[in-house]
Amino acid sequence: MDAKIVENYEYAKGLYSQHGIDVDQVLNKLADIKISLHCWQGDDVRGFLFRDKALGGGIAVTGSYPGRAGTPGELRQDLEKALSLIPGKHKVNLHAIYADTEEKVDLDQLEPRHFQSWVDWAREQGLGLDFNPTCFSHPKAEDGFTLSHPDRKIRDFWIAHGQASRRIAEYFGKELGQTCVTNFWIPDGYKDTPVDRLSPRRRLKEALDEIFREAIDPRYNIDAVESKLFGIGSESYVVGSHEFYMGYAMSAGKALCLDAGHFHPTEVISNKISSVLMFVDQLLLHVSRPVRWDSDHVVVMDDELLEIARELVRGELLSRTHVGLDFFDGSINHVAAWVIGTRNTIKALLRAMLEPVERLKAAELDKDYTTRLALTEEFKSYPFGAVWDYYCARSGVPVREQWLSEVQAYERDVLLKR
Ligand SMILES: C[C@H](O)[C@H](O)[C@@H](O)C(=O)CO
Ligand SMILES: [Mn+2]
Repeated sequence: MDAKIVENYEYAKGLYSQHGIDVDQVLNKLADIKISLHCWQGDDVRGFLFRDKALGGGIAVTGSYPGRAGTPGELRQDLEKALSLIPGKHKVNLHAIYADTEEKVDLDQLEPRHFQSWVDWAREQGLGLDFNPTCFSHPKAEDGFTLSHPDRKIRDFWIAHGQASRRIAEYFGKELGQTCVTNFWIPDGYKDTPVDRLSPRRRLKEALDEIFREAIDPRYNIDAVESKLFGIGSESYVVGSHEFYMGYAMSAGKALCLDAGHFHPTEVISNKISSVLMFVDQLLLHVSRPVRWDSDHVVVMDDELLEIARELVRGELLSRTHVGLDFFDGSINHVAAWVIGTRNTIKALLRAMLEPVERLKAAELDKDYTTRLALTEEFKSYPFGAVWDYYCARSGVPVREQWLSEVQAYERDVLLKR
């Protein structure tokens, strides 16, 4: 390792240790945290099952940066590249439309074998897999309703898809020896103010109950439910609102998914984590970045990211929280987007772990808000960057922006030749 990196690390370690922070221990803890990288950043949420179908569900990708993955093999190659530039061992999050099969199979007929290549690859790479049923970009979702659809036949199709998804997830968990988190995001909603808000919610609850009827060992799969305030075309009403899923997760024993972009513009998920985890056992985060709306920009080191990380660290809530990413930016290199967003998320956790939490809590309890503010502010310029550089070097991944030239070479040699 570069001597300067070690020297800087030792200097930083000395400063942190004056506040009782054991930096070596922090890095060991950090190495245990798995981030779930969402496969859909790699191809602008297109998937492989219905390639001619436009992106639906009220979400949108803008930008036409060249080189996006067009086959499962390309997507895996790109993920490998990204993962080689990110410290730690992580998970990959698949949507059902990313099945790797030559068969013409619809969503309600999907089986674990349609994902065998993903499982083999994940095992080879030492990765875990997470999963999502895909309730959008499909002819049976075109009128904006799936699991809450008034037509029983359409509902049954989506229920069968949900059930199939859980069996696939169970297979992932069994085969890979890591629990799969299956996240249910249902885009159903109305563009304009509905007359009847209640009936779709009743139908959605009943449909979810049917999907979850089959008991699955939580060692293999746990289910999460994700709310949303609005989408494109569902501006006035989303069936699966925050209150709906908070209630559902609590009463049905499911994990709750908080997506950073799914609330009012001034509402932040960092302030929800401690409340939610009082009443649900497990949390799934979709770390994202809303810019004026649920725009799914690449995660940057902003105040909210840091505050999310602090909540998890200060409350010792990481063991009950699954950290997933959810952004899709088609205007920049797709591999770079993963690298930037994931490195930032890990770096934010590191920064949060390098704070004198006990001292700050004690100051707060003593009503010594001056010390609380002074220390919080001073720690913003403590040399966490030196610790991060050392962690990257020790993990065998590029230090600082050195990863960028690797992505640029990959773009030239691989992505632009597609
Ligand atoms: C593709 C994902 O399932 C999707 O982004 C969902 O999680 C969401 O956040 C929709 O806005
Ligand atoms: Mn999400």
